[in-house]
Amino acid sequence: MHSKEQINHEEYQQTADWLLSRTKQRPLVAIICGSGLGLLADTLKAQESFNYTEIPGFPHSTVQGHAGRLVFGELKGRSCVCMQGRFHMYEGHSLAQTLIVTNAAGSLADGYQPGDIMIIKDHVNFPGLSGLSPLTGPNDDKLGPRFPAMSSVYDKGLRRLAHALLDQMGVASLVHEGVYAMVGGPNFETVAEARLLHSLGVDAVGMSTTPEVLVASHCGLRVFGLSLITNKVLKRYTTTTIMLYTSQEVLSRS
Ligand SMILES: O=P(O)(O)O[C@H]1O[C@H](CO)[C@@H](O)[C@H]1O
Ligand SMILES: Nc1nc2[nH]cnc2c(=O)[nH]1
Repeated sequence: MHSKEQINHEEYQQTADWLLSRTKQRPLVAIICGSGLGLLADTLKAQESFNYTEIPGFPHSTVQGHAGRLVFGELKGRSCVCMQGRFHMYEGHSLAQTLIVTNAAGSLADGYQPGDIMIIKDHVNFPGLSGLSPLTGPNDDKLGPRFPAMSSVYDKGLRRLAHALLDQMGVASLVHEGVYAMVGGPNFETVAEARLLHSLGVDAVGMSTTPEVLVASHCGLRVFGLSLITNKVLKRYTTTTIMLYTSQEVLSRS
């Protein structure tokens, strides 16, 4: 597994050169597919794919439901690259102008139901608040500033466009816009943690996304994010019914 704390500019370049020499595709959009959501990549036209294990300097996927492939291809006539498998902090760890990130998440907001979609408006990066940030370490000024602003990370225009498109598709009643929080995982939340997150204004919680978003935002990419609500996080102690959601359930719902 690739778990170096700091990857330098030359190493990024080596990975980029390897990919550039193996595909003629030059995507303007990158999509990170969350748990069980990698099927999107299979729908790309004119596919060219590379296993993470064959790409020099690239981390490897270790989680069930993450195939570990970088898939280039066309989506509705647009050249894209999909990551079929992302990297989580709990695993030990752009060519594009826009980063689209998706995840499976549990809901805290009262009106959300499993199967709903949350357009991410903002995030709480709990690992970052406790000093675990992908931007830690010497800053490479070629990529972005030492102290990047984070007050408008999720592009407003793309959020508006998503609402309009989802409206046109007739699914507006399933769509919310809210705040995603990343926790370290891999355990799901206790009831007390769920209540705390809810009281802090968090609408959905997961164990990913914010590190990629921070890196993308740091280097000036436009960011758009969607959470698929796979379960409600329990906010009440219950003795009558034991309600459990498992990672398997999250995968099958996503
Ligand atoms: O964030 P993604 O990878 O979509 O997956 C979510 O689902 C997994 C838990 O079932 C965790 O990895 C959580 O982060
Ligand atoms: N932390 C966390 N991650 C999830 N990913 C999918 N559902 C959940 C959840 O309820 N909690």
